[in-house]
Amino acid sequence: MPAGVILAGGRSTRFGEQDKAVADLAGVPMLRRVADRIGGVVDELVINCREDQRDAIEEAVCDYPNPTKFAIDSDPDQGPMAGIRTGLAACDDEYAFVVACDMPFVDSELVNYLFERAEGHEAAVPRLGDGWFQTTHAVYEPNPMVEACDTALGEEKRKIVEPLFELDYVVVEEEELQKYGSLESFENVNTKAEFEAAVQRFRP
Ligand SMILES: Nc1nc2c(ncn2[C@@H]2O[C@H](COP(=O)(O)OP(=O)(O)OP(=O)(O)O)[C@@H](O)[C@H]2O)c(=O)[nH]1
Ligand SMILES: [Mg+2]
Repeated sequence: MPAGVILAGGRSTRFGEQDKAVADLAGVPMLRRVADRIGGVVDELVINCREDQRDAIEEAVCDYPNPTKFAIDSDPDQGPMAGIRTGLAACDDEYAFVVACDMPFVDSELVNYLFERAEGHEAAVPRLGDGWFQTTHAVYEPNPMVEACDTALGEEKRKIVEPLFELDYVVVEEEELQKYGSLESFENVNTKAEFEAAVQRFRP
C-alpha cells in the first residue's frame, strides 16, 4: 500500500492562537481525524510540520496503528508546496496521498480512487467545479514531484500548481469524483467558526 502525507506546517493564522492541527475536534485532534480517515488505504503515515509542533502532534498520533514518521521542515514557513516537498521526500513508496491537516472529512473511497487514477502517471489531482486544482488532496509519485517542487522553489515560484506542470498528471474532475465518494472530502477548516461547524457534524 502507498503512503499518506499530512501537511501541518502552517501557522493557522485564521484560526487564532492555537495550532489547528491539534485542536480538539469533538474529542479527537483534527490531524488525528485525518489520519484515522485514511488509515485503511495507506500503510505508512508521514507528518510534515515544524520542530516546535512535533511534541503535540506526536501525542495526537502516539497510539496510531500504522507506522508513522515525521518530516520536519528544515526551513519553516516556506509555504504548503515546500511542505509537500519535505513530506514526499520522506516517502519510499511508489505513490503518496498528500492531504492537509485541516481536511477532517477526507473520504478514503476518494483517496483510493485517486490512487487508481494515478497508476501509470506521476500524479492524480482533483479539480472541483470552481476550477481549482486540489493540490493538497492529491496523489503524487514522490520522486518526480520532489524534483518539480525543487525546480519551482528554485525559481521563486510558490504557487502549488507550478510543479504540476512539470509532471505527467491526471486531472480528476468533480463529476467523476462525485461517483466515487463525497465532495465533503475537500472541505477545509480555517476559522474558528468553520471549526465549530465541523464539531457539530462530528457530534453524534
Ligand atoms: N510545511 C508547511 N506547510 C504549510 C505552510 N503553510 C501552510 N501549510 C500547510 O498547508 C495546508 C493548507 O494551508 P492553510 O489552510 O493556509 O493553513 P495555515 O497556513 O496553517 O493557515 P492560515 O495561517 O490561516 O493560512 C495546511 O495543512 C498547512 O499546515 C508552510 O509554510 N509550511
Ligand atoms: Mg496558509
